Amino acid sequence: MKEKGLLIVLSGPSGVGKGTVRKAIFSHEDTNFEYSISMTTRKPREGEVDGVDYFFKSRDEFEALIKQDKLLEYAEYVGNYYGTPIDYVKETLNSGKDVFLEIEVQGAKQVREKFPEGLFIFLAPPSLMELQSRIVTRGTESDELINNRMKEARKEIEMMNLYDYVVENDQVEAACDRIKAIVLAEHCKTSRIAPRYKKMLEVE
Ligand SMILES: Nc1nc2c(ncn2[C@@H]2O[C@H](COP(=O)(O)OP(=O)(O)O)[C@@H](O)[C@H]2O)c(=O)[nH]1
Ligand SMILES: Nc1ncnc2c1ncn2[C@@H]1O[C@H](COP(=O)(O)OP(=O)(O)O)[C@@H](O)[C@H]1O
Repeated sequence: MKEKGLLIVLSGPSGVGKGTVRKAIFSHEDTNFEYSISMTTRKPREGEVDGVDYFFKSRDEFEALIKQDKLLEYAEYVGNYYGTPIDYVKETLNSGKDVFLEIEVQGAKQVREKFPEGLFIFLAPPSLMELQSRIVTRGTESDELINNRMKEARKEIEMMNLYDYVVENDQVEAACDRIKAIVLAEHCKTSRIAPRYKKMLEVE
């Protein structure tokens, strides 16, 4: 039977740099994870593309997906729904590829219940002041939304002990390297040959 891929979950408070770190990791040539694109009822931000950044859905559409059990997990976060399509995750893992989810804490808890063998990594800010400054600098949120996100962030940071590893996002590339090292170690721990080395063996 084909060996299943590893489910990698990256969470952390809004503004810590999850999206930035995720995009940096996926820009590396030696990255072999598949990114699971989430569904959301949030409106697209400028430059965001449907089917690339998210699958943008209406509330009715999203609630229908919940009823049809099409989501591995979902959560309501600052007034919008966010969720992970279950079929894509299962099919990709079954095909032997690693799947990478970038989701918030409530969703990660649900994934932990369904996939206890997953690898759960929490991305932490160097400080709360730095976190707020990153959200403000990004310039995508109103003052009210920033305050809501900072309140949420405190609660989320308290939940970091539910994760297998905490990675501090001080420098983007350093955070990427730590995450990749953790994934490689997990492959060894679970007696898998990491995709990067499988490829090497196929080629040489
Ligand atoms: N539970 C869950 N959270 C998600 C999912 N997709 C994204 N999120 C999280 O929802 C939160 C808000 O995302 P977004 O509105 O894109 O803002 P930003 O990531 O803070 O810039 C972030 O913590 C995301 O990681 C998902 O499928 N499920
Ligand atoms: N290591 C870092 N140092 C400084 N700024 C960062 C770092 N990582 C991300 N940022 C900046 O912080 C802001 C929030 O990052 P983003 O990836 O949107 O966070 P999240 O997806 O966690 O909400 C962006 O303006 C981004 O450029």
